[in-house]
Amino acid sequence: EQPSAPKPVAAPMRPLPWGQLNFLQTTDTHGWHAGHLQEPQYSADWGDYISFAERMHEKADEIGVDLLLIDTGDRIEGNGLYDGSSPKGRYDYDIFREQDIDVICTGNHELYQADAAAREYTRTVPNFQGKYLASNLDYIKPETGETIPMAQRFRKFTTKNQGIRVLALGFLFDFTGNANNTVVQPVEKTIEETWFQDAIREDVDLFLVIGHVTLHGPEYKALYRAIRSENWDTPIQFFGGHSHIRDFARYDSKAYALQSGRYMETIGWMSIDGIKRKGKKEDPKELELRASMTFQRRYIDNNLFGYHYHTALNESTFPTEHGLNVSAAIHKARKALELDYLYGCAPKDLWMSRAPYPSENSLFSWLEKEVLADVATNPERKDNPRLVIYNTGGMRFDIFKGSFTRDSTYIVSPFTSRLEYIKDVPFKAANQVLPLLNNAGPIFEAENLKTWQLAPPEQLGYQSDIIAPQLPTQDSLFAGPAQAPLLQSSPDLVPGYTTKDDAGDDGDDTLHAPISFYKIPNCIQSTLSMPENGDPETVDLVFVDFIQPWILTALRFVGQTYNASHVEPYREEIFTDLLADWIKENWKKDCTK
Ligand SMILES: O=c1ccn([C@@H]2O[C@H](COP(=O)(O)O)[C@@H](O)[C@H]2O)c(=O)[nH]1
Repeated sequence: EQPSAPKPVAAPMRPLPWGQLNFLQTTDTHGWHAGHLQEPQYSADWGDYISFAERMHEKADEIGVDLLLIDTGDRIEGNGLYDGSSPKGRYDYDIFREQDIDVICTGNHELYQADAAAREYTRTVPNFQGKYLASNLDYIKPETGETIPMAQRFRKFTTKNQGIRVLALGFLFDFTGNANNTVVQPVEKTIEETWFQDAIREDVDLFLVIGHVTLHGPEYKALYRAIRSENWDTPIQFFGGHSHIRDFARYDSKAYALQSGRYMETIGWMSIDGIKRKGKKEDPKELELRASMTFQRRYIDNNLFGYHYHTALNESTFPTEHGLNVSAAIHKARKALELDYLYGCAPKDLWMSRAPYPSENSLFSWLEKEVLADVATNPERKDNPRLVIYNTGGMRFDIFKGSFTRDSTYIVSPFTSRLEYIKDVPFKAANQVLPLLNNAGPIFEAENLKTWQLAPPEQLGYQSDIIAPQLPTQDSLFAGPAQAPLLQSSPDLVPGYTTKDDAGDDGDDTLHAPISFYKIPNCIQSTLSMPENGDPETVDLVFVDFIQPWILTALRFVGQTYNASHVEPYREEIFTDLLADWIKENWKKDCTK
């Protein structure tokens, strides 16, 4: 772990079930390869994860089973280790490549910006040569304009210890926001291609589908159907990502899917037993033992307490030299990038979804009332009434009371977005835009725009608010059956994930006290420089550039025929820099003293 990382807190644990074939999965790490430096339960870094994987490989070899490592994309954007350098990822790509990943694919974040997509092609694909799969993704070579597969479409291999024959595929969901040097083919179209149809007819013991794809979305449904239609009995293991949640799905008794959260908080564990090795002469005793198939999952909290527990090692026996070297490289990179440089001191916790919006502890209330109200001002038009709209997905993480560093800035706001505007929009029309963005999904569908894409991805995983029960008081512990649910949350448990999935509620490796999750709107709005009495005739409609397509569609719906040519820059600086300047100015206190 990093020298400044807080020590993990001991907690009740569930062990990892082992099978013939086992997996460790990362997804949506978004550059958090230094681990969480303000949260003890997620404080292990990429070097620790390397030690963990190496120790688990030793154990797998010892007991004669297999372990494969998976990463399902969105490795970049969201942390100073990637975003804080120029060019971005100057250190992060070299750190990431140190993990020995067996099957890896692309996320949407690798493709938003043309330079990031180019780095994916020139750095990550060669770093994981033969393991990087791009079943529905092409790259357009800048030198020739030629469209070529980003990486190989599939991989067929046999596992080291068990001799299980695997056919692996690697997908990205039907993403449309990619830069113009890549082509994402809709999954349904890829399924029709000859290479795919041939691949799913290969004689293998298991299909492995990895993807930056949510487990319950249309893409995996289609892939499951396609593979199952040709292979009625072959096990299929899916790994997904994108929505930042812990999730496990059962498609049928031999087809399951795992998704391991976000931001290096969670390492996914999957174990499969009872795989029939069609190409191998089986020992009848072993066959009998493994008569029925089992698919078991765990969500591992990324910290050293858990890593020691799962490997039965300790502080001195756990780390490998390789892991320690990578942790040292991360520390060196963080120093070179001055990520601990203090910008200010956050006066309180500000939550994305742990506090309701609006409220005193809502990050979005703070953004709306304090930050936008200040930074969304163009000196030349400062007296013009204006509505300023920001999509909640543009903010990526909570702010904890205390030190706010250069790193925190990228953690909260990693994107290179700017504020832009349309001048003199009739107020009556402009005033309808926010409610449409928040409530009128179907009107955007015709333009192939999805309003849920405006909100943080975590929102996809929750249908309604989850309000965590108050920790029990001594009195309530003895209050009888009506209090039964409360009895489950002991005051000693650390707050954290309490996942419910298709297999029940015993997936988390660490027993946690639950955390509240409040739904938030897709967008928020600051209303600035309004006349004291009555409504203005017109306003400047200011918004963050990412949401321009949605804004233009909403305006068209209310009868205003604006197009991209009417949109002008409102502030020159990227929003992240405006935010950093606001913090330096308004949260000046040094709380390290
Ligand atoms: O420039 C951007 C890019 C993305 N967003 C928001 O992020 C999500 C996608 O997040 P994932 O990590 O890929 O799940 C997108 O839907 C937007 O809400 C943004 O605001 N600005």
